[in-house]
Amino acid sequence: MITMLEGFRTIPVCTLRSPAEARPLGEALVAGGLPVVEVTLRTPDALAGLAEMCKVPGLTVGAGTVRTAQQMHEVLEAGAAFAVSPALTASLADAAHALGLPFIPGVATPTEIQTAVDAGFDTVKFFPAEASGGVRALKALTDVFVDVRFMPTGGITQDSARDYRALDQVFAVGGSWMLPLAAREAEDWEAVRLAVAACVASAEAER
Ligand SMILES: O=C(O)C(=O)C[C@H](O)[C@H](O)COP(=O)(O)O
Repeated sequence: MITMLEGFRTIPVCTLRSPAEARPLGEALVAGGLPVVEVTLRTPDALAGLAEMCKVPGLTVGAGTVRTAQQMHEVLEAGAAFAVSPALTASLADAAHALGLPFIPGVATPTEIQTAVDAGFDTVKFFPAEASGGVRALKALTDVFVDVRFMPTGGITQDSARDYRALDQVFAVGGSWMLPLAAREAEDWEAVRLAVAACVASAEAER
């Protein structure tokens, strides 16, 4: 398990609109009570945005959508504390081990989970969670892979997050629902903070 993520029940996944958005968005996450984020490498200036996010005091910043060994190096250089991928390849596994960067590989099938375990990873991202069968599929997988911890991501909402987290082996769910785009476009950081706080309150209510 990736110790720095212990205790987080939700991992916000963020595709930054621009590097300028990173600081206020990161501050809204901290102020809302969820000081962790996975910044996706889906935009041309994502690395610059990731580096900006890393400047936010108290925020644990990881990189998402890491698809190559080169990117694994780049995100570490930019300051990422962990990396997440949509898929697992031998070169990603080797790079993560060589760099000592905590890494959560993406999986969707039994073979992919076993491959991740064989490669030395006990924590995986079930992706794309909803499209891959949702809670029902993940329950069947956790029944078999009893020693694996899961972070389902992809299409999850505040409501469905509860059902995923009810599975013992789900340590956190990933998603973007607590970072509403309309508020971000309006640069209404207080609205973002409130959405983050609502997400935290919803997870707390499950305990
Ligand atoms: O880019 C990646 O590596 C991802 O992790 C894709 C994620 O599924 C979304 O970024 C978050 O999912 P939504 O909550 O459906 O928006």
